[in-house]
Amino acid sequence: MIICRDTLQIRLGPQLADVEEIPEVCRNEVLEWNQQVKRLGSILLGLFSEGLGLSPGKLQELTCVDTRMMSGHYYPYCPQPDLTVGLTSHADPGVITVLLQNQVGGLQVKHGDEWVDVTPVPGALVVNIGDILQIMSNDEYKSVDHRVLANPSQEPRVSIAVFCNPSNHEKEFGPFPELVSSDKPAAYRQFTFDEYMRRFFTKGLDGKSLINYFRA
Ligand SMILES: O=C(O)CCC(=O)C(=O)O
Ligand SMILES: [Fe+2]
Repeated sequence: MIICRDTLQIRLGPQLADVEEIPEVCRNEVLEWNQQVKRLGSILLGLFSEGLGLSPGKLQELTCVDTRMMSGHYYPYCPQPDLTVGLTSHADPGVITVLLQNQVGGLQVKHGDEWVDVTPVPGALVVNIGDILQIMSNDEYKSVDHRVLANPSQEPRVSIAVFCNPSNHEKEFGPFPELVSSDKPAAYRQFTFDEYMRRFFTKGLDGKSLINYFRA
């Protein structure tokens, strides 16, 4: 299947990609956005930690906003949108994703058996919970399957996703012990982030299947 999309990937953290390799046309904007996402990501992780009844610094101490990868997606006009997609169905693997989209639309999330449009709201960001946050939360938070339809409009769709992940790859991740009890046993085993990402890159994008490898 031909996918109607171009993607520019840039590593933002823990070490920024070589600045010379960031296209000059968007270099300053990427550097500024990195600062803003880092700040917002820290605030969000504080809230997500508190929502689990943990100390506000918990997710951040686990380096959860330190590795940041940016994907700048460009979905051009597609003359036969019903024959292809922009981005196939998947759940983001990481902790959280901060997503900025222009006004064109096409992003959908799966709710039960239905695909629901995530209509762009000017000035609003979409924040996805990723699989590893679902695992750490022992299923209190849920990652969501999403996809992007091929773009039928003459105007290109542009979106900027920043994936926030742990930078500590040797540490073991799994459900927080505070969230495990005899009533609610650990739904997942422990694993390192390295093992996790190896699985992600070998399985391809096919919905929420990654998380199943790590079920207890
Ligand atoms: O383009 C979008 O709105 C979604 C992008 C996305 O889901 C991803 O890069 O993981
Ligand atoms: Fe995604």
